[in-house]
Amino acid sequence: QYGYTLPGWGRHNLTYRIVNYTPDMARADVDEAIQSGLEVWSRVTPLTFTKTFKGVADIMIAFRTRVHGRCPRYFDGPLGVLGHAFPPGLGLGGDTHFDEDENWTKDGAGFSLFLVAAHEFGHALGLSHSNDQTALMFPNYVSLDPNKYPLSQDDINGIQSIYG
Ligand SMILES: O=C1CC=C(NS(=O)(=O)c2ccc(-c3ccccc3)cc2)CC1=O
Ligand SMILES: [Ca+2]
Ligand SMILES: [Zn+2]
Repeated sequence: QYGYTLPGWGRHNLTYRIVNYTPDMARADVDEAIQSGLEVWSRVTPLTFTKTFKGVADIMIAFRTRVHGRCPRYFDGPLGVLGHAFPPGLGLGGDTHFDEDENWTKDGAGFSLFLVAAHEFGHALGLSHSNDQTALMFPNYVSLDPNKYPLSQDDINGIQSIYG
């Protein structure tokens, strides 16, 4: 009421599209990392994510470098910023970009695409950063074992306050 807008999408069924793939990883591994990054959030909310292969999806996912397209945010070459995502909304809203100048990996060396994706999707769903060291939405990348990286209670509280 009175112009108060909820920070979320206002609906639970969202679509996503992987617009292009990084040459650092097998396509199947990219698909899996993205799907797992989304599942981190759908497991604790009523959110569903449907993959589309053409046209415009809510969450358009792409690997980009430096100045790219009409995106108002730029990448900075290797290291530094790894990715960025826009909060829920039309057009650029929800879109998530990964810096192709990074070494994306499924495990071990480089940066875990799954971990960074899970973090960025938190933004694409309306979350901001957490000051809880153990939170997925903590501003600094922590290279923990991606498979054991659970959401912290802070992450769960945050996402359920929007989509609970
Ligand atoms: O809003 C911002 C601003 C700065 C960012 N820096 S980043 O791309 O290097 C980044 C930092 C931390 C993470 C991360 C944090 C916790 C767990 C997993 C990844 C992901 C990306 C990422 C980001 O989403
Ligand atoms: Ca970078
Ligand atoms: Zn972030």
